[in-house]
Amino acid sequence: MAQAKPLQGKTHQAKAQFGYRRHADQDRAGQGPAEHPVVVVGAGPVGLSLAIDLAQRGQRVVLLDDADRIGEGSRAICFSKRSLEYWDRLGVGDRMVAKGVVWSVGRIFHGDSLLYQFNLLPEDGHKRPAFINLQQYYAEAYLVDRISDLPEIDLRWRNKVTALEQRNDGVALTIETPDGAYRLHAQYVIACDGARSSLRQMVGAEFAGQVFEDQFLIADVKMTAEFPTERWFWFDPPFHAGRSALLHRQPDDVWRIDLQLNRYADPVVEKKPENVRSRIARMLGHDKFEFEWISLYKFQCRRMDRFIHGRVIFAGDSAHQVSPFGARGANSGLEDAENLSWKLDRVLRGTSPASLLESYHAERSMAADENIRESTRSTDFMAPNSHQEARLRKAVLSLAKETEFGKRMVNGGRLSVPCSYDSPLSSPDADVWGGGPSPGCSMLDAPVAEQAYLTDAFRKGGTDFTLLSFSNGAAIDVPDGVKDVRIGGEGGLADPSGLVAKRYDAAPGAAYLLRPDGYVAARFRHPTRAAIAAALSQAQGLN
Ligand SMILES: O=C(O)CCc1cccc(O)c1
Repeated sequence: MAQAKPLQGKTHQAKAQFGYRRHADQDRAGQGPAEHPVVVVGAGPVGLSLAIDLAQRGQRVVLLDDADRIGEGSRAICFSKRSLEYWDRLGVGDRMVAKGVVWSVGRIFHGDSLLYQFNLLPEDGHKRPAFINLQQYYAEAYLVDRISDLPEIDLRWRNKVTALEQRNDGVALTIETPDGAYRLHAQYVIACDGARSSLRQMVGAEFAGQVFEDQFLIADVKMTAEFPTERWFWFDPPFHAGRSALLHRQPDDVWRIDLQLNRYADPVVEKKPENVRSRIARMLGHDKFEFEWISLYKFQCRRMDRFIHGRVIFAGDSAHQVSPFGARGANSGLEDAENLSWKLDRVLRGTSPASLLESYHAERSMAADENIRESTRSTDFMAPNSHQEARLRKAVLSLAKETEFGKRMVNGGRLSVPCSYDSPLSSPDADVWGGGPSPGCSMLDAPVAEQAYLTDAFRKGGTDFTLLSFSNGAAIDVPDGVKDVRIGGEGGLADPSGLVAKRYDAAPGAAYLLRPDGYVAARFRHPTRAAIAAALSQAQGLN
């Protein structure tokens, strides 16, 4: 594994650099290209996480990146509870949370007054917080470190895919390196190569959606400040009249500031540090800060029509893009990775048919549509497209001063939560439930002991299909290969606060069948072996 060399942290500079290494696959004269089960293209948070997940499932992965560094400017900063739970399963959650700043409260201001505040996780009894803020370069560095524990992953820097050719049984790739080009074959290629994905172009895929004309200035500034660790969002603040602004704290006294600019602003002028400085000084009331990163964006909300093109599968920004408001970009990419990994593992092992991968497209394109819908609504509310939309917004902001329903209509970004799937892998409820996660929803966390949580029990020994059961004293016949997590009864886990039963609306005897990505496949008030087996085969794509 190449050792990371830390670089100086200046504006627009990378945080760690890795060495290019020649690989034996480049020296196969006369033998034909090397064959690999999976090639992941792109060592950003999504590609790195997917590679780790596949490796933990025992798959060999080649991970290619055209750069030799991470952290070319910070991008994603807000990582959701669901992403942290995923990173727990990949063995990096503690490190992310230890470095990140934890938050759950947001405040929305109009002018100079507070309109309302919200708490994204008001209840106790969860291992992970609603969100942490962490610079993307830290997240990537911790994932790269984790990869050094996993010999299954062969991470190759400065390996740029320049051509691909679909075959019946896989994909042939041409890869450019500092030593020249070489070829390799993969059964599956996973494109995690970001919004400007060159693999997307190589498969000739459409990428349709909406481009927003307003521009946003994004800056990471280093300063000591007393703002609380909360998300602050302003409509029409005194320091930036007629536009919106967003403030987030990050580790190391770095603050992310997003300022909406008008659509006619000249990007070259706006990006000049002296101009950014005066805007931010107006916001903060002082100019005692240093820049770590400055960028100017126009946002797009769009997705590929299909996430699967032959043997090339797209995940993260290569497949779908949203505006940053709502923190749905990186978090949904990580959900893509978790959704795809267990399915691809089963297909490669031959324990599920290749058609199981279709459910990746079905589920994750549904999630992309939801994210695009939410993100478009937020962006339209922040930057109205017409005189009528602007009048509506003015009326809503005025109503919000006085009424609860007005507050609910204000849209300063709805933050990422896991999508619920209307999925071919789910078995519909046959019993009556008054609550709890229904089939197609993500599992919920709850304490099972002092400092131990259901999500810990779920991941212990590797994430696989799991039967979460609530003991009534009778033994449940758990199918082969399904992990058993039992609440109550002899040898079972405790439910000290009663929150497991409450959150799952479970009486003794009930059971939930969880997929390896922590989604509910089916649930039963009175499980039978036959019903569990049928739901399991449905969820494994065997029906
Ligand atoms: O708080 C939000 O809605 C998202 C914050 C965010 C995420 C990624 C980039 C960025 O500039 C802001």
